[in-house]
Parts: sequence; structure tokens; C-alpha cells
Amino acid sequence: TNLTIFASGTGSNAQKIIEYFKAHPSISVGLIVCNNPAAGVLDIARDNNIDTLIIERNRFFQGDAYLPELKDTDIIILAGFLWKIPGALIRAFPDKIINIHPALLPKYGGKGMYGSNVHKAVLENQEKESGITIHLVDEEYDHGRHLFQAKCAVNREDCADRLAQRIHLLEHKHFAKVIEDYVKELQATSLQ
Ligand SMILES: N[C@@H]1O[C@H](COP(=O)(O)O)[C@@H](O)[C@H]1O
Repeated sequence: TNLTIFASGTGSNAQKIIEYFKAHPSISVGLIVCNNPAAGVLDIARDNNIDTLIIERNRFFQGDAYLPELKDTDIIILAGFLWKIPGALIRAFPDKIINIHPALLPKYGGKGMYGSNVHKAVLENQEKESGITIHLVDEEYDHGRHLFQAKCAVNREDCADRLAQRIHLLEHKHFAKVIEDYVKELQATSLQ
């Protein structure tokens, strides 16, 4: 099974996923798609000899959504990708696009709810807990079927950065395994 990771930033989740599947080679990361030429994830790709594709907005939204370049992709992983996925791509990969969101959806999701914005909102609302949601991507922001959630406490003295660090630990611990389990589920259903 060939994964393509879409990312816009540091790439810590991409790093963990690449490492995990080096030890579980039935699944591999064949391509990293990025919409930010300065993103740290591009260094991670280079260090792991993984091809990269830097995309531009017009072709992604008004063009062919880079479908030709994704012909060898089985599943798309969104790991901190900040653009909404166009309908053409969702229809080309039905139930085969997986996103990670740094909060307990359906709360703290939707347009503009990404990165530190999420953690600031959680703190402002004095939530006692937060967490991660790994879900399938459909045409609505942060809306598709949940594959997995994990929780962590929110402490009174937390700031957005400290909460983000705790959330990252949860993401790094669970994301790759959830992907692996979903691939097994897809393989099982395709055999029925
Ligand atoms: N959507 C969010 O964007 C962040 C990406 O972090 P990284 O993988 O680039 O370090 C993660 O917290 C993810 O939940």
C-alpha cells in the first residue's frame, strides 16, 4: 500500500509515520506533497529519500488537482495540510483520505480551526480535556467518519504551546497505527 502525505509545516507527524512504516514495510510512504516551499517536511522527505511535489493553488483548486501525479497513490494522509481538499480529489479517493485534527471533534473544528488557534480556543473555554481526532475526509471541514480519538488533560497553567506539545505526543503515538489498522480494514472489506 502506497501512502502520499500532504503537509504544510514542520512535518513531525510525517517523520513518525515514515519511521513506523520502515519497520512495517507492507505500507510505505512514496510521496510528500507540500504547498509551502519553506516547510520543514521537505527536509524530512529529502533525508528519507522520498519524492516531493510542491503544488500551486490554481492548479490544485481550478485544475486537475494533481491527479496525474497521484496515480501511484493508494491512500492520502493529511498531516498538517492547511488547504481544504477539493471535491475532485475526494471523489478520486473515496474513503481513502485520512486527516488528523488536534482536538476532540466535532468541537473545535471547521474553517480557521488549525494549529494554535485550536489550543487557544480550548484554553479560553476552560476545557478540562482535549485530544486528537483521526478521521476520513469528506466535502466538509473536519467532518468525516472518526477512525480514532485520544484524550489528554488540560491543566490550569497550560499555555497554547504547552498544550500543543502534549497533543503532538498523542499524535506521534497513534497516527501510524491507526493508518495501518484502516488499511487492514480496507483490505478485509475488499475481500468480501
Ligand atoms: N493539523 C495539525 O497540524 C499539526 C502538524 O504538525 P506537524 O506534523 O507538521 O509537526 C498537527 O498538530 C496536526 O494535528
